[in-house]
Amino acid sequence: MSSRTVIRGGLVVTATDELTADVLIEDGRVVALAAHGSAYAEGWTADTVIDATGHYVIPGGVDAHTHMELPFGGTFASDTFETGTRAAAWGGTTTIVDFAVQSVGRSLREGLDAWHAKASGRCAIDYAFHMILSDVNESSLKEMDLLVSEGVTSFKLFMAYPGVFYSDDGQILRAMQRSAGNGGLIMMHAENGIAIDVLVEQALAAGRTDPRHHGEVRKVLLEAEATHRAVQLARVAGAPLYVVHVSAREALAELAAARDQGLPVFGETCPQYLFLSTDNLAEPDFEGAKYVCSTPLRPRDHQEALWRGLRTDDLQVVSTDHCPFCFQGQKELGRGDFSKIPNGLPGVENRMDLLHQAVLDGHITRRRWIEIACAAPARMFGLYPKKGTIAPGADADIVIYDPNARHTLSVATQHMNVDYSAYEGRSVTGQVVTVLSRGETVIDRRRFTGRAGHGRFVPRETCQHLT
Ligand SMILES: NC(=O)NCCC(=O)O
Ligand SMILES: [Zn+2]
Ligand SMILES: [Zn+2]
Repeated sequence: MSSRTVIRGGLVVTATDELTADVLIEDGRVVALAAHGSAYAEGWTADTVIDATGHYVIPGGVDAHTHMELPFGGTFASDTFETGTRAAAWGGTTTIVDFAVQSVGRSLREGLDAWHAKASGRCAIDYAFHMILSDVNESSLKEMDLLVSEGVTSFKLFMAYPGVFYSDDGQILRAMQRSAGNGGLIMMHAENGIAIDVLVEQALAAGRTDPRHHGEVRKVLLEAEATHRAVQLARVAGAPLYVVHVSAREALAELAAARDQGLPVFGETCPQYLFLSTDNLAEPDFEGAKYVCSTPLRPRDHQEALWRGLRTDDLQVVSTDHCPFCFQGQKELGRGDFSKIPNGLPGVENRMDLLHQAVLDGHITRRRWIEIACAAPARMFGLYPKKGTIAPGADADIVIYDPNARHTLSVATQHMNVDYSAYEGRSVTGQVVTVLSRGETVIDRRRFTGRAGHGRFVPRETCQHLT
């Protein structure tokens, strides 16, 4: 039996338009938009009518960088696909793209199957996968083609973490050459991990063991150098490049220079680099461990450059790199040795609100908010216009958002499975009220009504930013 829902009277905001409009949804898809009050919209009948008066009606967020249950530093990211996708829905995100991991000595197939098994039947919202390449060799290169044909169309490589995920320049070049041929997009963790490991060893030998030294050894210059190298390798391979979690002004300058030359080079930053800084890493009593992630938080004066990059389109996407570890028992693994603190921050629930606050603070426009959090990640990773916009034919992944609700981010009220908030006590204006995922209500006026297993795996096209 077909089901119809109408959302009436809200301000529909997409990356390109703002209009007080009604939205008609049938069987999980948007079928029409029409000016609110028009005879056409008034004529729509529906099983469910949602009154969005005074609220925004926006596309569900697309978070293109999450790590549910990631094995890292001898432990696992504390959100499962069930808890993490539920928290994402609470925060107005309706699609995540998580990272399946190839272990060293194993095939891509094995890694991807393991991630499918973790996620299948557990997600509250739709999900897709990138593939982390930890062992680039003849057989994993061939497997890349197969994955692209299965809708896993992007591959993360690491210039950091020697001995774990690291690839050398030769492996990177080979993977880029392969992606140039098969349409896959290489995502780069751009930090010079070999040089960083020397500085880590020297810091620890000198007794510099506190969390703040994590930021000091992972130098801006080593992010910029790796970014530059990644761009040059991509040029040699004739491949597009997407640099993840850009944190340093100097790394952004490398991307901007490449883009000025017309190269297909793209960049992502994350809320932690826009709202947090080395001041947090320096918090006393080991509290700084809560803010250990890589690339690391930077001095506050990098933030304005990142905001500018988001305005000028030198950065296209804001994702969370959601990779939570509890302070108790997980971050604590690195007491007395910052290099043993598991890397990563929680944030999948906070991204849409923090970026809306950035609209109010004048950093970005309302439509740019939707562009960087919904439309651009969907285009970049082959999900558009199914995801990332509100238009006829799109999945009805829709958020009713109250732009005036003021609330405080806190561990006491969040839904992520982690024992702290990176934004504890921060007041933001703007809050999710209701969330639809393919037309099904998963958050209903701030009550969770979704279910584990509603979320489906979404096979992706190749990058649409290039077409
Ligand atoms: N970013 C981070 O600190 N942890 C997750 C792994 C990665 O993205 O490098
Ligand atoms: Zn990374
Ligand atoms: Zn990550």
